[in-house]
Amino acid sequence: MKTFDELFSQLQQRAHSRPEGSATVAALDAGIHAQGKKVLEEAGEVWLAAEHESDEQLAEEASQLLYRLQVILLARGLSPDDVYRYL
Ligand SMILES: N=c1c2ncn([C@@H]3O[C@H](COP(=O)(O)OP(=O)(O)OP(=O)(O)O)[C@@H](O)[C@H]3O)c2ncn1[C@@H]1O[C@H](COP(=O)(O)O)[C@@H](O)[C@H]1O
Repeated sequence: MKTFDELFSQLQQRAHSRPEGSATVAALDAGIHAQGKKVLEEAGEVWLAAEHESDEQLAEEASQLLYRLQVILLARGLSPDDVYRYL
């Protein structure tokens, strides 16, 4: 288990060291357009899970949306702190 900030630090390290097999490296290499589609896809899955699925499935879909949001922030050179100042 990890916090939002811990996950973001891990993704920054992946972007820096580019280990083979990293989902994050692949997602970053796919570009902003593909990353945006993933954000939308996962947001839709959160909606469907909230309306029709179990609490566990909703939590899992939410984790994937948070991951995809982190990837797109990282790709644009932003960090969670850039978001927190609006919360
Ligand atoms: N939390 C996640 C995470 N959530 C989702 N995903 C990716 O999203 C995929 C699931 O998304 P989809 O439902 O769209 O499935 P898919 O379309 O079959 O997958 P893709 O073809 O798009 O990869 C997973 O297979 C992962 O590739 C994640 N990939 C990585 N992380 C975490 O990110 C960190 C770094 O991971 P690596 O970059 O892989 O080392 C680790 O802590 C991981 O646990």
